[in-house]
Amino acid sequence: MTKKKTDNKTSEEKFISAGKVVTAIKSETFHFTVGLFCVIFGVYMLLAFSSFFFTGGNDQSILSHPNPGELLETGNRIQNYAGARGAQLSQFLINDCFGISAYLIIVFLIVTGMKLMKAYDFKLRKWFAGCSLLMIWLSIALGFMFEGTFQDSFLYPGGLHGYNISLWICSQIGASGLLLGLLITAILLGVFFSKSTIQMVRKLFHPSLPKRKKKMTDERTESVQSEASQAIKKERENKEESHTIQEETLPTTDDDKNKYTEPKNGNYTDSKPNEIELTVDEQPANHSHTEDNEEEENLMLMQMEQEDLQPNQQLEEPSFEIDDNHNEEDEEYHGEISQPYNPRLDLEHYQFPTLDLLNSYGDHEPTIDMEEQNANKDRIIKVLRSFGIEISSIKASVGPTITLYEITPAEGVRISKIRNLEDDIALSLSALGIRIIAPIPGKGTIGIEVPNANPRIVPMSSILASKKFQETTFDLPVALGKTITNEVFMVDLAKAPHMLVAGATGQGKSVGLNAIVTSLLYKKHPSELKFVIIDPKKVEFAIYAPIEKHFLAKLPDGEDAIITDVTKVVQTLNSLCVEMDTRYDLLRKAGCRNIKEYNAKFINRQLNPEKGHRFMPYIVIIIDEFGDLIMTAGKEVELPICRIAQLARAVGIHAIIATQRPTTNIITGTIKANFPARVAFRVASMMDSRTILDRPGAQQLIGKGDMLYLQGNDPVRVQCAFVDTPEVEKIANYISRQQGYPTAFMLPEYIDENAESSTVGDVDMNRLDPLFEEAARLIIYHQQGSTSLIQRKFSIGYNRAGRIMDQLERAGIVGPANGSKARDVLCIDENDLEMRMNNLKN
Ligand SMILES: Nc1ncnc2c1ncn2[C@@H]1O[C@H](COP(=O)(O)OP(=O)(O)OP(=O)(O)O)[C@@H](O)[C@H]1O
Repeated sequence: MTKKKTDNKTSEEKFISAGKVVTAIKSETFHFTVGLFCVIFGVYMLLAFSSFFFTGGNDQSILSHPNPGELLETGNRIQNYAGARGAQLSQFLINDCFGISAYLIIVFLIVTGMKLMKAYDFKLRKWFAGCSLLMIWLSIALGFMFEGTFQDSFLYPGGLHGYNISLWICSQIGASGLLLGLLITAILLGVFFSKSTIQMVRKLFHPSLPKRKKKMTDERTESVQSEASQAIKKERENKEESHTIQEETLPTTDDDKNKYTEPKNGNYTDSKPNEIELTVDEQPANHSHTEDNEEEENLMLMQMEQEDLQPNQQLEEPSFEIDDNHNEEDEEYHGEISQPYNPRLDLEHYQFPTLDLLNSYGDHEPTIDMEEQNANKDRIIKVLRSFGIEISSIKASVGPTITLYEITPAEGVRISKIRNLEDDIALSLSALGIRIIAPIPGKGTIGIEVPNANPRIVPMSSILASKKFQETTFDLPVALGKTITNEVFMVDLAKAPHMLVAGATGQGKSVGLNAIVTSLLYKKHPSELKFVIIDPKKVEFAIYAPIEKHFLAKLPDGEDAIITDVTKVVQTLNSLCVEMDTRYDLLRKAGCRNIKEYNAKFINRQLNPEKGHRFMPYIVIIIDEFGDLIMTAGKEVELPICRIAQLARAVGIHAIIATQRPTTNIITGTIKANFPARVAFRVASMMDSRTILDRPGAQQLIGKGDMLYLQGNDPVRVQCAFVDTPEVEKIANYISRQQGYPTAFMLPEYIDENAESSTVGDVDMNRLDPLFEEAARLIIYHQQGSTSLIQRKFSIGYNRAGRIMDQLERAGIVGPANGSKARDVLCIDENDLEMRMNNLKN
């Protein structure tokens, strides 16, 4: 028996260590190192080959008859710049094998290296086939052409391979046969590299053919396009349907959640509940569960990496519709109009963070300590019995930090009796963190949650690698952790739509916020999501500063993208309100109800960017220490927050506010009414718990990421995923090392109406946009005050162009907005502008 166990263990260990090796081989560092080696070796071969042309003659005599051990000596007479080995390599690959075409080996080596280093995305199989075929063809062709010079020179242009093969073919089908063969294979090679070769050959035979063919092809393309667009339409409808179904099945009440967690309904085998029936004397089968998880996580790692290699795969959507109301300026779109707009195009090589940036925190898989479980069971039975409550069965679900004992009372025992004894039972079980749920919603059973003796960390990596996270269709997927039944717990922030996070200091709030940001960073491209981070404590969120040009939004004159100053907070929140209003305006003009519909229309080029339309990224506002802000700025902060919380959902602006002071003067009624999703970490008192969740419970949590998530009726107990600051730093650095936008996402300028009025000429020269003067010249040159003109000519976003136009208005260069028409230009020429600029400067 023991031997069998040991055998099992060793095979399990072997399996795990094999998995680790596989993961290491798949790791990015490994790929990068091998890639770099390939490139460097390619350069070395290039040096050797090139030097071979000048030094090959001399080296050949030494290489063919070296004195014993000569090549190993430091003072050998080899002249090749790449030394004796370089000379040998060149002699072998060029003269003995493929001739000059051996250079293609170097090409393939460098291409492979670039691909492994993820510098370029080449299709290796095609490159391999192309390089090999071309090398063989060239070698034979050169061998045939230079057959006569073979004996007279040290260099065999086609190599021995080319010489011998061409000689053999000639002996079989003659020189003319070989020539024809080379011609045919050249054409086939041409077709392999580019399909247009077929057209060229056809043209050779029949010069008038191409036009007819083109017409036919056009017709076919048209029908294929219409078929494709119909298919896409259909797919979209299907997607919408499945989305609605998903929405319906998304757990909102515990009742729903129970349905959701039923293994027969759940597709997610990695989140199989870890339940044991304690009345039946059975051993837990967690061993295979662990293996399943391991295997699936490895699979997920592989999938993630494959996705990483093709980051823009899902963007290849072909259909578009043309808007009827294009104006004359639309001519500029002809180049790209056949393609849907691709919001990721600016940063098309962006690579999503990889899972190896996160720690795995050792053995985090749930294991069951039967001794502990039986002791708890006995204690529960004893305590309940002492209150005169008999039970018929107990079922335990072992979570990462908590075990839920689901008790079915014996016949005749009333649940209300247990509910009345709740406090006494808790006192008798007297462990910190006991929570009684009587009854478990939708069931006739009672739940007792008891902390595990050995709580396990839920690493963020395990959550992000889970199938549930990987396959999510949520717009803003936030992976919070694992439930008591070991399911990955995720919410869609786009539906939440605003979240309140509270908990006493040191209970896991910051880790929770980092988990939220991290899960979004792993799923969203910089073009699709921007964060506004407000951090009055000044230290917690500084780690996100490096991703400013990828993921952060800030005020036009804001120096730091992480906002720490209270006056800036007020300005930023008001600016977000302006952004929200602008977005609503755009949605109204586009006839869309929400950001999703709007962006879909924009991608299909149904909205004209020249009319101010633009792709809208989601904006997630994170406010840490909300209590401090309310204390210092009060209504000034609360009002814009409430406006955003009431209205911003449809336009893709979502707020997450966190506080360690869950008191009613901070979490006011209005805030509570507008933040339906609440996360409570451990709090000091029942009062605090009531303030956050409208019910007790959070005071009984055990800390360290143990939390209650409430959205709707009943809170769910979740162990928050753990992501440490160094891990977040690694992710931020990984992102920041990649190409970003020129600046952070610029929020609209907010002009405080209570501050000095902004009359004409009232422009702060220190805060002018750097493009102000150039934009002014452009407007004067065209005598057309059009924001889209500025936007187009300087390739800047609508927000910034709009801001420049406001500044131009205040400087008296253009008149006020004129509906959808261009503004009047009040400056006649450059001299006039010069005068105005001088006036402004003085
Ligand atoms: N999900 C978690 N899993 C395991 N340990 C955790 C988790 N969350 C927090 N901890 C532990 O608790 C400590 C404090 O967490 P954290 O810094 O998030 O608390 P906090 O509530 O933000 O505190 P403060 O309000 O003072 O910033 C962490 O350093 C970590 O050791």
